[in-house]
Amino acid sequence: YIWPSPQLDELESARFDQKGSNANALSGFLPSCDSFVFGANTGRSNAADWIRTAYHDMATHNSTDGTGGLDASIRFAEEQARAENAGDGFANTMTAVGVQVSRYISNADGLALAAVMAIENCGGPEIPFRGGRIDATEPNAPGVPEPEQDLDSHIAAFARQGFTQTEMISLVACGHTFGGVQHDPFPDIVNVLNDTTDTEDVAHFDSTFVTFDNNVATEYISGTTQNPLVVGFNDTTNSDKRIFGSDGNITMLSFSNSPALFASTCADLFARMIDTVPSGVVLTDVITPLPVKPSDVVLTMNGDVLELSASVRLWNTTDTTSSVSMLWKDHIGGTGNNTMRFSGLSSSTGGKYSAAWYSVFSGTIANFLSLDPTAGITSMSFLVDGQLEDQNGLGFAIQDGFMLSKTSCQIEPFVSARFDVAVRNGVNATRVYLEQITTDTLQRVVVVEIDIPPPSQPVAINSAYSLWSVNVTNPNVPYAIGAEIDGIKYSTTALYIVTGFPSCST
Ligand code: HEM
Repeated sequence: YIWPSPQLDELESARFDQKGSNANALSGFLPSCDSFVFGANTGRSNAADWIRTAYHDMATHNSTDGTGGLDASIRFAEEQARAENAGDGFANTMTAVGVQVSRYISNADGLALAAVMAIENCGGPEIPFRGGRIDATEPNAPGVPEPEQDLDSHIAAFARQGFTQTEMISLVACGHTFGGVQHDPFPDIVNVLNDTTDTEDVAHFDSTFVTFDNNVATEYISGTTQNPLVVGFNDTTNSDKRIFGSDGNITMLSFSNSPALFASTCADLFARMIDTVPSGVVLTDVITPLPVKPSDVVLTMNGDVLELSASVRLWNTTDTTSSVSMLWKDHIGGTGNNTMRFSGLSSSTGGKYSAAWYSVFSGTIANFLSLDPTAGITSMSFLVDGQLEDQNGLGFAIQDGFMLSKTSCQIEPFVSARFDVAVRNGVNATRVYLEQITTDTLQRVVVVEIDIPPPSQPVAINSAYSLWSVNVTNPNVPYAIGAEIDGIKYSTTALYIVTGFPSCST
């Protein structure tokens, strides 16, 4: 895709900046594969909860009528209260997912991403990830398979979800390479274990329960498995035993013989699982990393100076010594350049990919350049070790028609504030507005537009820009700035917290 594209830019970052510099918010919940929100030695892991939650959310899908699917309906208390969703793993997961949710990333995309991150970062294969899932507004019809149901009901449940019997065997094995069954929600399957390293009494599906591997199959085939849904004391709830054995063990044998086949099969089925969405939802293409990606591009008007901060991410390198320059074009035929400096490394997909970050510097001051407002800036490109990176000649477009002015201030600290927006003279800005980022009662991020009235008398901030101002009385939410220019809506990627503004009286 072509940068900038606010939704794709953000999905791409969330998906590919997983560790290190600019790591996505969700990664804070996955410092290691055995980490668990409620503490160590519980026998549980966030990674396992995330994968199970994604499956249970999807498992309501009805491929005949197109209802249900991965739409984060599992976040509703009514779904979590169902017997088919026993345990607190769903609530945990949706709390973690919440940190990644934004105007561009739904709860459902966040949940899909959580599952992808858990699998990829804990030994599993790379999963093609798409965005664009839409959050359900109400619980879906029940339909998650339960261990005490018979094989025919499981085959029927997976068929309703869109999976064949072989795919059912495979997907269950792919999921049950993580985690296990806890005593508390399933006392009829697992006894109290009295193990200080497993305080929530989890009987694990395989011996490597925080990592993806084919041990779930090798241990099953070799007869050494301790899987509580295969060799549990209660045969009625031995659903993995019935499912795995339902084709005479052909599928499980193939997985036991080939870790590679297991991984590639799981990559395919996990991708289908997270892409199973209610009909009418249109997912994006598979998100692929931009080779050169501007990041944190922020314009701010500071009196007579247009301040520009920017970073760039160079994909697939750990080179901290590249020669990187940012080049830019302005409105009056001029150009500029700045030598960027290395600012950090990141990685994703379990360390499979790395990226190096470089940022603009002004003298010794990191992170912003001082530009002439009259010249402004129209586009950037980058010179990386002598190679021009300009999106095949398009450049990386920058919208300098509007930006925050540093004259913005707090009228009454922590109560009210004034936003001053610098609008470029001569630009066809039919509307300028604030975008208040809030959360509705259904935990969806919504953007409330607050129009900024055009000034009755132009208020010049400098020779090229005028101020449009509006007061806000809700200081506890972030704001972006939006404008409609030549009929196209633009938003700042920067979010502003008014309690950080200086006082208007000083
Ligand atoms: C007939 C189908 C299935 C049944 C009856 C079933 C049953 C169960 C049960 C009873 C648990 C224990 C939950 C707990 O104690 O917290 C569990 C855990 C889990 N299931 Fe399944 N499952 C099925 C299919 C799947 C599928 C298709 C996936 C994913 C692709 C999956 C992923 C998981 C994971 C990751 C856990 C571990 C959760 C944790 O340790 O916190 N399951 N499953």
